[in-house]
Amino acid sequence: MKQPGRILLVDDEEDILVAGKLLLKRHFEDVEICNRPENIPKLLGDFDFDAILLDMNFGPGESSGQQGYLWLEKILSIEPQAVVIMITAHGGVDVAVDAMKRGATDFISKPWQNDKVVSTVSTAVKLGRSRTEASALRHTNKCLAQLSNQHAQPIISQSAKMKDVLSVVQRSAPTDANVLILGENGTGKEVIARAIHSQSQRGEQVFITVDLGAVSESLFESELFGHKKGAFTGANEDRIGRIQAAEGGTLFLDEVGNLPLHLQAKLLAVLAQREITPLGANKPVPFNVRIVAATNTPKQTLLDDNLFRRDLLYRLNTVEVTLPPLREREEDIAIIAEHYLAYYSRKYHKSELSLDAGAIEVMRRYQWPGNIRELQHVVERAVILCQSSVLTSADLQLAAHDQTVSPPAEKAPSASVGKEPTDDVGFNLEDIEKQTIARALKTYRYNISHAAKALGLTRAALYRRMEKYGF
Ligand SMILES: Nc1ncnc2c1ncn2[C@@H]1O[C@H](COP(=O)(O)OP(=O)(O)OP(=O)(O)O)[C@@H](O)[C@H]1O
Repeated sequence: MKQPGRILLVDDEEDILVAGKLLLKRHFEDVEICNRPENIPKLLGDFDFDAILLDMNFGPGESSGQQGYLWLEKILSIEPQAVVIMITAHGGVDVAVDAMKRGATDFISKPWQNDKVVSTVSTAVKLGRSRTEASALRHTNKCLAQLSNQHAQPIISQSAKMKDVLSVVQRSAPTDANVLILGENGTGKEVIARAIHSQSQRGEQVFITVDLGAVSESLFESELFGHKKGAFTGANEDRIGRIQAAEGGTLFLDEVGNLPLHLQAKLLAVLAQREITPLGANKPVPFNVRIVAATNTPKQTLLDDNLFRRDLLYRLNTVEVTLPPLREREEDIAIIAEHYLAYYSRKYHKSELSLDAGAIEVMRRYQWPGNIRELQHVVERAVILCQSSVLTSADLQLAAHDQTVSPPAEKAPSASVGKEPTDDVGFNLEDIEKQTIARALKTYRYNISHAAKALGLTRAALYRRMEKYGF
């Protein structure tokens, strides 16, 4: 059976070209020949060759190999990944070695032995194809990096507290230090993590997120470290983990505070050794990734040895950033609201909208348990439903919400949760679902992990429903 591969044979002797083509055609899918090296650039433009066989001497009496060097250089300048095998005159080993120093992959000497030619070209074709694959992979990675970096979102703020945060971000971003971002749900931890990445020297590389609150225990290792085909039932092919996928870039470990203790130990070992062993593999693979982690778990809880490993905390928090809740940065509320007002007016094709003084005042007084995410959704809902171009406090529908300040609950407050969902909404399943989600969010003070758990959903599934119902 013929081996896949396209080969170019360049020689000025017709006999060599004919014999070479006949021989190679029996073993490889596609063979082009060329008797004038001046045609090489055009051929390289027209075809992708897996291997090129290039004579060292062109013209009668030539034996210095100089022309071979020149054409080798030309080929590599056009196609730096090209795999070139030099064809030397009998005994011209010194010349061949010199050519290899200049970038040739191998050589065969004339008169050649058929077996030797076929095996040399076969090896060269494999090398050529793996170089092509590697460069395609590099290209894909670059595209992925560009895509993952497109998510950069604006950080709207004017409060003194956020100024301090942004100053720490600016100073720590260019270093490779691990950063731990603390803050309630919706305060902008992921936005800050992306800002650290984009301001770092890895900014052009990938930013990979792993939501440790959503990864099941059984999938933790496979998700982070990857696996080999057959490592467990259902592992039908090799798969790289998120750590390897983030190679050269930043890995964002979201909701790290939700990780059970035994998985914290595994994560710590990997971060300390800076190498992973995919499931089913027997060799560790080193990695070069910057770690940024985030959690809504209060610092106090992270310092409880029964809940979080102190050694892991110290590995993650070389630099620590705490995002203040929105209620503590009152100066930011109006400008963030204006930002989303403009954004959603464009999105929903509404004419220019504005907020009246009453609406701004109500927003200032509201406690925003869901922080910026909640503000964003409140503005989106108001834009969709408003009937005039000036939005009032009524359009925000905040009056029905709890206005009292209280710190975010770690656990659900017991009994006093409110009415049964069906009391107000009849039997419409969607309405019941919406109201139940609203109750869960309120009960757990917009702690998405706890609300999702109480609802029996993953965080991702809850986020999807929040989008759907405009929370
Ligand atoms: N400073 C800001 N200006 C404008 N929008 C912001 C700002 N900070 C965050 N946001 C927006 O608020 C929403 C929530 O932000 P983000 O997802 O970063 O929060 P988080 O703290 O990571 O949330 P969670 O803990 O639930 O994962 C996003 O839509 C984000 O774009």
